[in-house]
Amino acid sequence: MTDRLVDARVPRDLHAFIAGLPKAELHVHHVGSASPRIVAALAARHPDSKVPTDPEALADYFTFTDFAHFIDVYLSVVDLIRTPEDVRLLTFEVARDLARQQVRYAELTITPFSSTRRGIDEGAFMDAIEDARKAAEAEFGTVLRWCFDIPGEAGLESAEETARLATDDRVRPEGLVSFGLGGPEIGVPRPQFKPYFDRAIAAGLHSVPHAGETTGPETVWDALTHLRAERIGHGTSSARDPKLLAHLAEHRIPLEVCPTSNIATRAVRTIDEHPIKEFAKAGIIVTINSDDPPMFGTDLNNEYAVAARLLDLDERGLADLAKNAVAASFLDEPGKARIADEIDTYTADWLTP
Ligand SMILES: O=C(O)c1cccc(C(=O)CC[C@H]2O[C@@H](n3cnc4c(=O)[nH]cnc43)[C@H](O)[C@@H]2O)c1
Ligand SMILES: [Zn+2]
Repeated sequence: MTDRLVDARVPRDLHAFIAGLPKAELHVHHVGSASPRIVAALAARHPDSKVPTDPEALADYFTFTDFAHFIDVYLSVVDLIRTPEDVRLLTFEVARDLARQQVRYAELTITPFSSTRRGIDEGAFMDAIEDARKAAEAEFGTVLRWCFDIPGEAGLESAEETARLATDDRVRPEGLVSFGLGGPEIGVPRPQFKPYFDRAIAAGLHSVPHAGETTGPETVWDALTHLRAERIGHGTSSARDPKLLAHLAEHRIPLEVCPTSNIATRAVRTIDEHPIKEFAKAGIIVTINSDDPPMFGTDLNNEYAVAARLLDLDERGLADLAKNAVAASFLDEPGKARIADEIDTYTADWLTP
């Protein structure tokens, strides 16, 4: 935890508890996790890039006027990843940053279309992420799994390519567990992606589209109805529809809540206006996630601190949040039980005088 990320309104001992708490991260983007250290390493390989490497300048560069501006900046970082070695470096170093925060398990959202369309060979791309996944598990003990997402604004060509890469047994990577849909929502209706989600689901993948981040609750309904979503990425605008809140609670569809992201992209005006409390009150399974942490000046530990303040949680409440993420993950049952036990043991030890 860097001092920059210590919310002074959360007691120091709660920050310390969070820092050591074993956690699972269910909504974090591969390229969006490139820290200043990783950006600098990639920019050294590709000095023609327009992405600044100085941490101060990078913080300015990562200040967004709206969601569209965020996507423009995001794509400039995508342009830094040009070779399979870049992909491996990014993936392994992201795992290192997660492990430092005691993340035991992470589902990393990867957009293979953005890399293959920029000329990276698909087989070499899959080998790079898989090699990094195995090396990270061996070195840090952090288990990584992949969600391949369609960058919806790039059109149905990107959906076709993503579905092919996710379902063709000759290319799909062993660590792939889910299928998603990201990018802007405005002007990108969810129902058109149904055939691609049908194919991914038929191939055994879980459905985890973004929905209701920058558009209204009708997009969340569309994600549930047409894309058979098992979890919703963000789902922020669900708070505007009581029937939807009840549906999410009754059908135990978890929300992947990313509080700081919603402020950084200006989807929500201020952190105190974030609807996370309404989700919890409605009985929805809330999971806490970081989305694109360095781009939003946050990390997963800070997101737990934000949630502790907004939901008025103590150590046990935070441990329950961490266990929500483990239970909502696509890890196998023995793996889930192992991390849940670790959370319980850590919490009991912490609370023992
Ligand atoms: O790669 C391209 O060439 C390309 C062309 C047109 C459009 C796109 C995209 O829309 C890429 C969007 C990209 O953003 C990722 N992402 C990261 N954080 C978020 C988020 O909070 N909400 C939605 N999307 C997000 C997503 O994974 C896409 O890869 C690309
Ligand atoms: Zn996201």
